[in-house]
Amino acid sequence: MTKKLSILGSTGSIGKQTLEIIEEHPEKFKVVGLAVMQNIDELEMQIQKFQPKLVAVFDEEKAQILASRISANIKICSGIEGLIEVATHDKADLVLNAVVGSIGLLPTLEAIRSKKTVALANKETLVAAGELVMKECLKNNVKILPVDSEHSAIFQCLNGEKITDISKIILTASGGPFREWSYEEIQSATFKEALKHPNWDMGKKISIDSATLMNKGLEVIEAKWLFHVDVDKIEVTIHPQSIIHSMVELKDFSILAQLGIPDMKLPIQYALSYPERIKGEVRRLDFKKVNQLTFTEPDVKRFPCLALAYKAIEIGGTMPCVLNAANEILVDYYLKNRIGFYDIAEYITRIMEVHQSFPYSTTEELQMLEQWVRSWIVNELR
Ligand SMILES: NC(=O)C1=CN([C@@H]2O[C@H](COP(=O)(O)OP(=O)(O)OC[C@H]3O[C@@H](n4cnc5c(N)ncnc54)[C@H](OP(=O)(O)O)[C@@H]3O)[C@@H](O)[C@H]2O)C=CC1
Ligand SMILES: CC(=O)[C@@H](O)[C@H](O)COP(=O)(O)O
Ligand SMILES: [Mn+2]
Repeated sequence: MTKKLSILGSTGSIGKQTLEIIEEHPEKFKVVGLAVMQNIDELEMQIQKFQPKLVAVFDEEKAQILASRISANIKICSGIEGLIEVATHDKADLVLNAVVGSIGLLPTLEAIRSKKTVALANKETLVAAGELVMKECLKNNVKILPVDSEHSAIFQCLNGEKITDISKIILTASGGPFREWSYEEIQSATFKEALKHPNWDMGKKISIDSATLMNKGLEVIEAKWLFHVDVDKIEVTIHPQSIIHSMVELKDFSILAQLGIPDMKLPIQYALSYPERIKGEVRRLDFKKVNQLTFTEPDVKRFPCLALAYKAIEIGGTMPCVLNAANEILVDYYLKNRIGFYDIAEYITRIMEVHQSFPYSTTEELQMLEQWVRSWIVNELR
């Protein structure tokens, strides 16, 4: 049977690779909805090729320009309502969420409430509101299929295992572009240097997160919610080759790992085809060409963001939402050359000292908090 898909963030790195997989398997997958922020030129080409029934452009002006360019029988919507409409399209069997940032939270929640399976790349959703999202999954008997490479690896390792048998999750981290740089060198690193990831070609925000190791911190929080594991059982190891995508140690101390060439096509494809496996244009790992697989402890002095993420989830409540919101804003400032590399960690440290975490129960509370984070940072950096 053909699976029908809505793709949020179709013009991004994950979104485009998803469409390439769909193009390879037209008998298996069909696109019914696409959502983007503002890139209507790319979206227009995607519309011609995939003929979705519904598209959303977050930016209202751009949505209007697109409307003047394309056929009237494709519905165009905008704003957060548009994103939600695509996420809940009645024909969609699977919603792939690959937008960047916590803007992905509401469409994820609404997709779950509409009983859609969600293939989740947008890790910020689980960092900001993991507890709420997992409760909705339970209530609606809905599955989240991880797209993030480490979480896909863990998901694949756990196939057939009991979650209660997990003794430890070992998340691998490449170490990013500054793995071997001194503190002083990193201090003056430009955003262009930070964008040069050694192993993966990704969007700007996640590339900076990988350079600060905040990406791994966000992934620790993501793993806690996806696999119902306490953070003290989640370990990070620096594995510069990015061949082992993560590991699980079970209670009998058997360690399971998933390996492959660093290529997001595999985890994306697995989330699309699950529970089946399909053969696609994924690069094959030749074992004989792997010279060495190395593992070292992360250095939280040079990469304080990792420790901040552990601290935020240990405090719990609204603290991870504050960490995430502050990080999103500060990464944007860094990309605009307005702050230095270590200012990201510095301002996150300070806002976490100011914020009194509380147990939240609604997305409105989190949205108000995000607004507070933004005004706090704007004020500090004035
Ligand atoms: N890239 C990767 O290899 C990996 C990414 N991830 C995660 O996946 C997510 C996406 O990452 P990536 O693909 O790299 O990011 P990109 O920056 O490449 O793409 C982001 C996409 O989201 C869209 N978007 C942003 N804001 C909105 C909005 N308000 N409404 C609708 N669409 C929006 C963008 O549209 P537009 O083009 O119009 O701006 C674009 O299509 C992130 O959460 C990231 O952490 C996880 C693992 C690996
Ligand atoms: C491809 C993927 O899943 C990214 O999240 C990747 O893990 C980033 O690399 P780092 O290990 O450097 O964070
Ligand atoms: Mn990852």
